[in-house]
Amino acid sequence: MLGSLGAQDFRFHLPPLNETAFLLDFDGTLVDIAPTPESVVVPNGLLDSLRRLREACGDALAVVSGRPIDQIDHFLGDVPFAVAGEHGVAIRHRPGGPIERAALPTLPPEWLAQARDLLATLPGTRLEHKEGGFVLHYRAAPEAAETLRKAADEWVKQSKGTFLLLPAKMAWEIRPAGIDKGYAVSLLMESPPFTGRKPVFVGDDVTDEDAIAAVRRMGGVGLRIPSDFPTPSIFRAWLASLTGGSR
Ligand SMILES: O=P(O)(O)OC[C@H]1O[C@H](O[C@H]2O[C@H](CO)[C@@H](O)[C@H](O)[C@H]2O)[C@H](O)[C@@H](O)[C@@H]1O
Repeated sequence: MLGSLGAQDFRFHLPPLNETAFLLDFDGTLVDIAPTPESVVVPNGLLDSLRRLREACGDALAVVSGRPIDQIDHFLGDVPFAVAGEHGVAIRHRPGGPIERAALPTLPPEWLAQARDLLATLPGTRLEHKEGGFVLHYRAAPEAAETLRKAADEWVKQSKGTFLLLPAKMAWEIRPAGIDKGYAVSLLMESPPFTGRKPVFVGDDVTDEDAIAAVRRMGGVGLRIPSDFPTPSIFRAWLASLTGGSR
């Protein structure tokens, strides 16, 4: 619920919905952060409000996530028109369409082996292997953060700029350089139904800043939780209010 805040408090000078493209982050934005990646809950009403939004904006609704596309499909089904996964490593421009994959540098297999060995000594940490890199999660073991950061920093330094280390929420992510959410948003905006519309991106994390910068360069609106919306719940209520719905 918006609580004491009304939808009018969050107008952000958006153009009419039929001239707007919405590009939305998933974790910490559309859904609340949860203890583990698989335990996130899609709140009641979210899918309906996204469906209404997609209809109102002529299908120009994309989810741009750090997760692989199949995970977004698992949580949101066919509700978004387009999905960018792994920060743009994989992009599906339309429902049922092919997944376009960026050319990736080879992830040194010894990094993964060393990461597995290290995490085995740090109870509560976990490894998430992605197509282009991997994530070291420490939400259940915050005391391991610095040990993991140092190890990841060493691996990334060896790659001489081919891979980057990014701080995520209670996690460190190793990703190929040059592929980020800004790249994903720019590619999505090149195809119908996104082209020619004003992009609105909303995210909550350091990795969303590339997308926020990209949409602003395109004359669009980049918004962030918590500076623009205090919580994902308030963001969802605002989203629902755009099409006159309530949660
Ligand atoms: O780009 P996003 O859609 O925001 O995805 C970012 C990362 O989200 C997931 O990890 C984060 O959310 C988990 C569930 O709330 C949480 O348990 C974890 O601590 C967070 O780091 C996902 O696992 C990553 O692959 C995404 O990159």
